[in-house]
Amino acid sequence: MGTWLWWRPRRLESALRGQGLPGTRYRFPSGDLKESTILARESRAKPLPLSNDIIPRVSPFLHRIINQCGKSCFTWFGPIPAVTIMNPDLIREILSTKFEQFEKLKTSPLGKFLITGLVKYEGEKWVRHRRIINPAFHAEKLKQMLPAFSTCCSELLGRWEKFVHPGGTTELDVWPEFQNLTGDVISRTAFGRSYEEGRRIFQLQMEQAKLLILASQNVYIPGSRFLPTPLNRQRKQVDREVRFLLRSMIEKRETTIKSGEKVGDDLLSLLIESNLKLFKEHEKLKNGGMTTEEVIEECKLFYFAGQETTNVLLNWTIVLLSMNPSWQERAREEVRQVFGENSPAFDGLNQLKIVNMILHEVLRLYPPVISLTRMTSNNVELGGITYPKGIILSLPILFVHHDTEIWGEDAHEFNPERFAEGILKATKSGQMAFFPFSWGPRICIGQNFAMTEAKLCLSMILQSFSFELSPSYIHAPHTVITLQPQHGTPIILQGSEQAMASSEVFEYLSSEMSVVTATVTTTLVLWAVWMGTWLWWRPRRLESALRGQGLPGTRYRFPSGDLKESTILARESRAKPLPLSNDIIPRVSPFLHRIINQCSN
Ligand code: HEM
Repeated sequence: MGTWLWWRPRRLESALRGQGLPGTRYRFPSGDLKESTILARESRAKPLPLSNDIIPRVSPFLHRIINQCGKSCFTWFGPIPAVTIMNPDLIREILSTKFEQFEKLKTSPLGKFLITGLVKYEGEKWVRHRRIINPAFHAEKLKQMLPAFSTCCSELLGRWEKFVHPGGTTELDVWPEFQNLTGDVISRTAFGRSYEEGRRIFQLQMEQAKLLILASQNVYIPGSRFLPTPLNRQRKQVDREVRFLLRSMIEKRETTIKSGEKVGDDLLSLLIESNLKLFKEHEKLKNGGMTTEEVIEECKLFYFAGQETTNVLLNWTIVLLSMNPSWQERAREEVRQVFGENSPAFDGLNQLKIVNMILHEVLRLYPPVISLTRMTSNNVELGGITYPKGIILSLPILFVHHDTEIWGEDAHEFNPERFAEGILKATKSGQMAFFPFSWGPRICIGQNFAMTEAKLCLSMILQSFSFELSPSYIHAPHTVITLQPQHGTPIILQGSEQAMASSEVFEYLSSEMSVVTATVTTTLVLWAVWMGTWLWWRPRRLESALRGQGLPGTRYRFPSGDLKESTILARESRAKPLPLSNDIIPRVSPFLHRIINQCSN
């Protein structure tokens, strides 16, 4: 322990400082953990203004250190130094050309309940698993999965339509909505006909994540996971049920495939087929394919890796399109041009240029995974510095994506136009610096899956609704593994009639008059529609929501509510002075005084 917590950190610190790398001083025994936890807690208590300059809130400690020490610096992850690498060329070296010289960080024993499989393996095992899983994510397989994506999105929109009265609006928190959608998508695409069991696994995995978050709020004591505490028992029970469900599905599927019967195009069947093929090719080799237990781990990983990340992408897309209504309109226009009112088809999704630019810009400003970490497995030379074995290299996607030297002074602005000529030309510096899905051989295997899902879902939403942020929305991005909205994402959803009104009115008018007149008239019509919603439907909806819960009050009077009556009463009471008494409320606030008297009787 003395070596691990005292001598080793000292030796590594002097090796780094000796090469001119600045950083925080090692504090025995937990490094920068205490300070970074305090800063994170403080920043979580304060929401942000509606701005994309989110780093000081999301990653306050690293933000402070980079400001003090510069972009190349080191901090302490417990007794291990973590060097921040912000140079995109060096990041590419780490993730691509020299990727074999780095290891993934070991997951804590508790984390293994959730994060296992491909994402954690190294060396030969990783190569074998990646080879088996890859075919399941090929473009033609994704095309076959599109109906499953569509079914899930249609169910979501069907539910939303029930909330919104025709031509009206409703307030809705899209965060849990997208959480269910992306869970459903994985359940359907991964397990096809066994979708219901898939759904159950999704629920259990969510429960497992909650239990792990609960456990992580206490200091982890090695071996404590074996103690028979209620939390440990619950965690093991959930894990047993997940494994049981997966094992029985896998065994049934293997039997069907071996008997030559046709199985669906879901991820599980594709994975088992690919696995059995490899087993046949390497019959004599012991480690030809994956064992049932390994297939179980990969299925669990699909939920973890594929659900929360895509949920986050959809969530911030809705936030940014609400903050930038002109881009929302441009995207809707494009979707209508490509698909009209029809259900989006796979080939059409590839024609969506504006939507693609928007999703890239969302992934740049709000990358679901904000940072990648690697560990040096030996001494490695990078950019003129030799990093000793056992150092963490932190590749902060969020910081690189917001770097003004790379993206220009408008780095924090939402400007999808920067991606108009592709990812390579998006930066001011001409450097390739966009890597929300990582780079190199270990790039996200589900990248196209996620982008297809996001494009399809966004297209279907735009076809049916328009949206804006609710007044109750609080801008508070924070990380719980992924970059999430701390207080959810309530939006005001407007039904399709109004969503379509703008473009239909514009189309009709521009055929009748000049574009300028059409634009002005469209704006006026839209303004009238908006005013109608704001002054008529919204007050009615809110009034019935309050009365429905037994709250008494005055009736809404169009358009100014109680303003007229309260002004008259105020004027009348001001005309009359009071006797020398402290009973001043009837004079100071005559309207509220009257209403409180009426409604409490
Ligand atoms: C917007 C959505 C997504 C984002 C931003 C994302 C991001 C990433 C990133 C950054 C990595 C690299 C992690 C590392 O090397 O430390 C990764 C790996 C991975 N992702 Fe995704 N991901 C997304 C969606 C998905 C989906 C939908 C799936 C599967 C259904 C998936 C499955 C995986 C797997 C299996 C790996 C490990 C690959 C390997 O190590 O070979 N991801 N993802």
